[in-house]
Amino acid sequence: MTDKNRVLIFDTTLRDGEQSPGATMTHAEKLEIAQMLDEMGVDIIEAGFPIASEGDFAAVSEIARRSQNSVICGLARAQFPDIDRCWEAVKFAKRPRIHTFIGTSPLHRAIPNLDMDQMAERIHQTVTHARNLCDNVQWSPMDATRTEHDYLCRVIEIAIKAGATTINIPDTVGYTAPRESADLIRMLLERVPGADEIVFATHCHNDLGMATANSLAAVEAGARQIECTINGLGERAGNTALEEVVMALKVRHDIMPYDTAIDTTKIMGISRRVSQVSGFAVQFNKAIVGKNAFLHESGIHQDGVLKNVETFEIMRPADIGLNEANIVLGKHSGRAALRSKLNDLGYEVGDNQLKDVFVRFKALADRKKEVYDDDLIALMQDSAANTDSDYLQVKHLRVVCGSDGQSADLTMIVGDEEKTVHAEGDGPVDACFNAVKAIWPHSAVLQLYQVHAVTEGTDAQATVSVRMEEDGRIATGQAADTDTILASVKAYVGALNRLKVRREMVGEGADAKHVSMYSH
Ligand SMILES: CC(=O)SCCNC(=O)CCNC(=O)[C@H](O)C(C)(C)COP(=O)(O)OP(=O)(O)OC[C@H]1O[C@@H](n2cnc3c(N)ncnc32)[C@H](O)[C@@H]1OP(=O)(O)O
Ligand SMILES: CC(C)C(=O)C(=O)O
Ligand SMILES: [Mg+2]
Repeated sequence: MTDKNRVLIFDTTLRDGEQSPGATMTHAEKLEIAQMLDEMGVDIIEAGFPIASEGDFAAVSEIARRSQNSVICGLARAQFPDIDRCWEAVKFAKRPRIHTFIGTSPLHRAIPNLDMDQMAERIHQTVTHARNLCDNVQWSPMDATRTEHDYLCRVIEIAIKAGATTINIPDTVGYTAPRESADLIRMLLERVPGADEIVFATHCHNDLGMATANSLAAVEAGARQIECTINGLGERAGNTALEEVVMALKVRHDIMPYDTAIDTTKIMGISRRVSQVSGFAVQFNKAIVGKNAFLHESGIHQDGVLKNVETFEIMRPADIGLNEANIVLGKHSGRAALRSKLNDLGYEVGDNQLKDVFVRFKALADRKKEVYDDDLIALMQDSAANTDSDYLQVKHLRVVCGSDGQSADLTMIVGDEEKTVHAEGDGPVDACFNAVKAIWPHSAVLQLYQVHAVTEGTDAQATVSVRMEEDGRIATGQAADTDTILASVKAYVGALNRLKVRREMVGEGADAKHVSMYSH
């Protein structure tokens, strides 16, 4: 490594990430993810644990064969058979690496029942063996952050002398804190002979939510390799998230002047793919890649962002390859955001119309969690179709339905008059239409009645279309509402309004043909 400020990104999504309970990926999925990692500029891909299973061996071998730029690494315990099997898999790579490890803390030394000297000897033998096979060897003292400093210095020196080219310092159980993480790397750089000739890596787990902070602190202290995973996948609470450390180094380059080779515009794509193949949904408020990470819902934020995006955004969505709108409309949105969104959808609204639409929009947003583009289009169509100046207007509707029968209590404005009726019917819609007939008797026949959901979810708006025929004249009506029955009545009444207008026009000598509520 020539540039002293260059930080290597070591991705272990396919090894530690796959250790997340339930995150197992298929062979084909692993190959696909490895290719994406290679293409986005990951320096080292830990592709698996070759001795763990035939499947892991096959995946690591195939990833090694297909690798283009990244170093391909496999994990091995401090045992010759593990190391041999690892080499058998990674040797196909243009740039192979063997990563061997053993737990060095008191708790972990007790597992294989080795005393300090026996373990030191095992480290010497296994790292030497690995180095005889491969000139790129990484060694990890597992649970380094809970290992006695003197012993840690001693075994790292042994590993370096045996040929390790990278020394990884795992915070295996996510126990360390940022200052401690930095102090540890500084201490090792000062005390271990030969430390300046190898790369120190940091491998943090997120048990206390400090993995990203710990990794960055280690880098500031001299570590030059960060081990991480896409979406922070990994054992228990996961590993350091690649997207977090990479974007932190990019956005705060002013205070952390370290560079990676990652093409950050590929972050969103790989995050989504890893989420799909692992079956691990990304939490909505996850830094960088969460669904809400770049969304603004409240009016004051939206107004600020529309005036100057930097008011509420420290990075651009495009920096991580996200090209979707950053404004989401909901109950906290204001007029500025609504107007901007309507403009995007092709609607030019004047101040008065905006006032009217805004009232309807807020009423809808109170009933729906999120107002999608299609909801707005339906709302605009509804506003165009059913206005306060219509002769017939639905004022109030109460429907009873269920196994004991269906009825509707409907109040409508008819001209200047308010009328209320109670009607029954064969189903709630029929009861409502009978109520309309009772208030506004007509001979028009319903020719078509169609309902469709505008967006997904049980709170979705329904758009209802009706077509009616009276004395050879045809009129259509359409309405949208989260209440399907109300939308049905409004569409029905809308068509009746059109027929009434049509009748009057014919009375004035106009030609009776097809009349629609909409010009389009
Ligand atoms: C912090 C980490 O992420 S470490 C990596 C963890 N990942 C995995 O374990 C996933 C893959 N693992 C596996 O598929 C299996 O555990 C295997 C194939 C590696 C081993 O399976 P088994 O032989 O049945 O052993 P088992 O899993 O029950 O126990 C682990 C053994 O490895 C030993 N061991 C654990 N780590 C090391 C090490 N770094 N070096 C040497 N031996 C080790 C343990 O002492 C234990 O040995 P024992 O069987 O003599 O008691
Ligand atoms: C194998 C090692 C590096 C590991 O994953 C850990 O200690 O967390
Ligand atoms: Mg780990």
